[in-house]
Amino acid sequence: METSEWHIERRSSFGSESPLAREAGNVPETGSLSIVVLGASGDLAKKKTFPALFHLYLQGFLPPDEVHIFGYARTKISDDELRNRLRGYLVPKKGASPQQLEDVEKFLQLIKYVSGSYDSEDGFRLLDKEISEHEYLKNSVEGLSRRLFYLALPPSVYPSVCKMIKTCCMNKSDLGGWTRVVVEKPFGKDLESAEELSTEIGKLFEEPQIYRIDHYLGKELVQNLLVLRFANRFFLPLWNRDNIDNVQIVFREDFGTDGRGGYFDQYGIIRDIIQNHLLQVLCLVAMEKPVSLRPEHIRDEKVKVLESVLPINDDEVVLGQYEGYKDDPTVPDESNTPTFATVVLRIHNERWEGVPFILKAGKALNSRKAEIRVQFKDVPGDIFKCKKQGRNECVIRLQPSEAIYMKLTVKQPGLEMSTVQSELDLSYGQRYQGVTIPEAYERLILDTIRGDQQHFVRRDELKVRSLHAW
Ligand SMILES: NC(=O)C1=CN([C@@H]2O[C@H](COP(=O)(O)OP(=O)(O)OC[C@H]3O[C@@H](n4cnc5c(N)ncnc54)[C@H](OP(=O)(O)O)[C@@H]3O)[C@@H](O)[C@H]2O)C=CC1
Ligand SMILES: O=C1O[C@H](COP(=O)(O)O)[C@@H](O)[C@H](O)[C@H]1O
Repeated sequence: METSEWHIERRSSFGSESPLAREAGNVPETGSLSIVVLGASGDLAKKKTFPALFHLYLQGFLPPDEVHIFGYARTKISDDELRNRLRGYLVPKKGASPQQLEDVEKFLQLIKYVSGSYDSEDGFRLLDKEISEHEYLKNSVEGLSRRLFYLALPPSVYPSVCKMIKTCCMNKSDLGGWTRVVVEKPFGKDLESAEELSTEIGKLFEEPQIYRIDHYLGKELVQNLLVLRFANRFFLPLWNRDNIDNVQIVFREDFGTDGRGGYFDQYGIIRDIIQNHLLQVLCLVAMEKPVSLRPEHIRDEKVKVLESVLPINDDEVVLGQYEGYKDDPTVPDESNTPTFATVVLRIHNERWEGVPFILKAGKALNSRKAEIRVQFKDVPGDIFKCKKQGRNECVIRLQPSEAIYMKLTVKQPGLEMSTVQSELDLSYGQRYQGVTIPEAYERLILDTIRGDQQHFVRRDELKVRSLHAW
């Protein structure tokens, strides 16, 4: 998160009062809100979860008279020690103004830390007591009580943590409210473990209470895919096997395991990136138009795409491991876990038969980029002999520097009749100057508070994804 670029703004156009939010069935709520970050001592919590909460706070989405934030983990630290750990991730790196420093301090004062284990009731009873005290104070005005539990934890502890939440920490207000649980990826390792995890959590919570987060669904240009495809007449007739030659969905990172080798080695690049982030993107690129913007309608269409994906051919998979991967002391010396993979997926339906979807992901490469490249077929009966210059392409760059550009052939300006490839370029940095694009986690946490599951993974979606035996 670029902390040097924050600005305070109430985003009424993104708010739950907007027509799109109404269409998606969101109803604004008020009343006490307790946000509990479990695994508060960890990497994700400090780098993503707390900074996202801070940005929501700055924009007025977490009013201090309603909201309290609780960190929970086993590490024995005080409230102030947790605040000290987080401060460096909230204060702008390039120097902060007195106002910015004051904002950080006010936000940090909303955070309380509770230490306890993940599988015994003592810690969770204590947590519940702290939350209830907060609710008691806030409910003197409102009455509604909302509890959001964010599991920034390894999946191995999800079942016991969910059991503890269910036993000790559910919303108790008889005046209304809710309890919701956000779970991070990876949701298991294969079909069996994913189903086991889903079954265990499903016994404790109803599907509308469970938010399976895939942060790629919160990225600006991933959220733009539906608009781009279904609100533009240009694309409607072209987006199919008659016109598109292939689709490439690419993720590259210019750093390696970066201290997370222990986790990464158990999962590999396919489970870490392709099976979740890139498949979500594929679904949005390939799905049919949903009946409406209601989360269930969108997720129904995504599931249909996944159900139409054919088993992968072994000869359409390339795996690799970067040099130096095993130098990480948390990676076993004999590890053959892939850090790079290319996989070709084929969708067996009327729209996409014969069009390869090439998914590529790699860590420790020479640059950081995530993009979708839709390559069109050659123009039939080409009178300009311009084939050598390259095909039409629509590129959607998710990061860095969000952009959508179309590669087209035009006449080379001048006296001669020759052709050249050029671009229609919508670079967000230029077109939307001064607009801060929200971080994915920021947007998704706001969705969980609003009860909007559109950008979260549904249980059956997870099952079909896992079926592909990655
Ligand atoms: N870090 C990232 O960039 C991303 C992470 N994720 C997902 O988010 C979740 C959390 O990730 P991350 O923060 O990196 O993980 P960490 O390894 O930092 O773990 C988070 C916290 O969980 C506790 N913990 C760690 N290992 C165990 C264990 N074996 N048993 C019980 N508790 C444990 C520790 O807290 P304590 O000991 O104090 O209790 C730790 O501070 C994971 O599911 C991960 O896949 C998803 C996207 C990106
Ligand atoms: O989920 C994960 O994503 C990050 C990449 O996220 P991005 O938003 O920076 O593209 C990746 O580094 C990590 O390995 C993976 O677990």
